[in-house]
This record gives sequence, C-alpha cells and structure tokens, in this order.
Amino acid sequence: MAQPQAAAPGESATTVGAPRTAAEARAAVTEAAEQGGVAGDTGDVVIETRRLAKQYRGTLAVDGLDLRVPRGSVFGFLGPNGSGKTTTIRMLMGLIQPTSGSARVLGRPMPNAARSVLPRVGALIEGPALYGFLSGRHNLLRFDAADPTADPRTRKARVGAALERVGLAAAADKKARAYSLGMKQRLGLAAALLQPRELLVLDEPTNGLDPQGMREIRALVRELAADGTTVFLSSHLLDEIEQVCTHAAVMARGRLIAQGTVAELSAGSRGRLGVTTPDVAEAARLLAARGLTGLVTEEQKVIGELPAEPPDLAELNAELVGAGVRVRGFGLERTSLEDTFVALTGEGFDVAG
Ligand SMILES: Nc1ncnc2c1ncn2[C@@H]1O[C@H](COP(=O)(O)OP(=O)(O)OP(=O)(O)O)[C@@H](O)[C@H]1O
Repeated sequence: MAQPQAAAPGESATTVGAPRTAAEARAAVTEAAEQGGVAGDTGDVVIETRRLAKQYRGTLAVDGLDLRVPRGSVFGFLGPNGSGKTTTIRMLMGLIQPTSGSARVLGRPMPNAARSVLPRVGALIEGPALYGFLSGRHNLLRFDAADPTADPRTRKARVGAALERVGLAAAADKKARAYSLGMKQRLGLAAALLQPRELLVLDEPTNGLDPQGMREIRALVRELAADGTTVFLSSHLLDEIEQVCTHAAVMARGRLIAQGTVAELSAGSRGRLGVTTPDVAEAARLLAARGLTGLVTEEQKVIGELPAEPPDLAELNAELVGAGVRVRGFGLERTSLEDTFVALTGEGFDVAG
C-alpha cells in the first residue's frame, strides 16, 4: 500500500500541476496538445499512457498500452491473472520504471512527478501493510504520523472520520490481526482516505474476500465515486466490473484489447440465458418463440442468446412455468461483458481466477 507522501518543497497538494505564470501556462497547453489534450489539473483525463511497456527478463508483461481514464469515472481494469494489471499499476504509481512509453497521472508525468502526484492519490496495492499487534485506530495514527503534510493537531479527528467512513468505528480498538480479510482491506482503504484524494487506485480490492466482504468493498467504492473521486480498480472478475464500474479497459497477455464505457463494451453482445429443466423440448420451443437464438439443448438444460430487445426475464420465467415447463434453474449464463471478452480474444475468461 502506498503511504501518504510528502509534497515536493514549495508545492502544496492543491497547487501542484497548475501553471503559475503565463509562460508556464503556454508551455502546459503546448505540452497538452502534444500529449493529446491533458492539461495539468484541468484535464478531463486523470490517467493517460502512451505505448507504455514493461519487459521483464523473458516476459513482455505490458505491451504498448494506450490507456485513458476519464475524470469522475469508476474505471475497471479487467484481465485474467497474469495479464499485466499489477505491472501497469506499479508503473502508474512510479514504483517501477517502464521499459518504454510514457504515463501521465493527474496531468503529470510518472515516475518523474511522483513526489507531487502521489499525495493526491490514494492507493491500495497488493493488500495493506498493517501492524497486527496494533489496533485499527493505532495503525491509522501511525500512517497519518508518517505524512509530514498531516497536521498532528487534527490527527485524531482525521483517523476517527476515516474509520467511520469505512465502517470500522466499532472495531477500531481491536488488534488488526483479529480483523477479517475484508476488515483489513477496509482499514487499508481508510489509510488511503486519510487525506482527500482526487484519484483512488485499488489493485484487486476484493481478492480473497467472502461475498459479504466483496459487497462491502463494492458499496464503499460506489460511495467514494458518488463523492466525485475517480476510482481506478483492477479486477479479474467480470461481474464486479459490470456491477461497479462506469468504464473499463480489458487486458489480455499484456495488451489492451478494448476500452470504453461498460455499456459500449457490452453492446453488441447480449448475454445468454440458461434454463434448467427436464422439459427441454418444450422450453426450447417457447424460448425460440420469444426470440432467443443459437439454442443449445443439453439433457436437462437449454441455453440461448437473448435478442437485441430481450423479453422481461421474470415474465419469460412465468410463461415457461405457465406452459407446464418444470423450471429448476433460470438465469443469465454469462455476462455480456464476458461475451465481448470472448469475442475479442477468442478465449474463455477464467472468472474463478
Ligand atoms: N518482477 C517480475 N519479474 C518477472 N516477471 C514478472 C514480474 N512481475 C510480473 N511478472 C510477469 O509479468 C506478467 C504480468 O504480471 P502481473 O502481475 O502484472 O499481472 P496481473 O494481471 O496483475 O496478474 P495478477 O492478478 O496475477 O497479479 C506475468 O507473466 C508475470 O509472471
């Protein structure tokens, strides 16, 4: 987890990136034109990369990435394990040097501007680094004390507010080692939220959590986004991206294969409906009559692609039952984003990861 970092001398977190003189402003505009329209703080793109690449010995982990993350989005960085997500995030946060290409975060080049950019970014990468023997509250007090820009007089209040924010106020005085994985993740998020942030970068924030823990983190991400924070989150879970994100980029084997709004990415593929029943023939007949295509009939199941204007699924289910079909299971087999992924890569998506 990236800890709060000091702003460069003479720069405060709020003024970083803003041109101070007319000459600087002109330079910023020229630079922005060269960089595709990202002008310091005023840009509507918070992360932009140009042919970003990272080569490890023998492995091209990230291969020519052109990423654009709009301000105010909840941006899902989607890809199977090993597709290059963590490597990209580490380059964006200035933790490792790219082999080639460039990255700008909040309008500033990384890793060169890391000292001025990172205080404006909250990051949770590869799980929070916590002291198990300290309480949640004392962990946060330590994080806050490590930030030279944080006023010690308001520390307690800041920590209290962050604990409240992530729903850990009641458990604040328990030792962190007694926390569930979900609570640890929330404590990590609280640490990232000690200061107001323009951008939150979360690497697989729900990894390893049980369904309840996942729901809590997703709800928190939605709340933060509703407050205007841009959230960039990586995940190998398609349904997570569909549930939480407004935008997404899809990675496969180090390459970006698509990016855009989730609606755009899902368009053109409509998802598949599966009906589990012993009455497959009758079910298939009725589903065909309701516009489903590509029907595949198994011993106890019928699967078909929904039409562009899908019928109301509850009504369709009632209709099947009304026609005497013994429906034992009814639901979407895979998400439309998954269909898109399969269409783009010709590969299945390992949702279990
Ligand atoms: N430090 C490293 N040295 C050598 N190879 C690495 C290193 N870090 C990552 N890789 C390789 O780069 C590729 C991309 O890994 P990366 O961790 O970025 O993927 P990921 O999409 O984040 O997957 P995961 O969710 O499993 O972390 C993989 O083949 C991985 O083995």
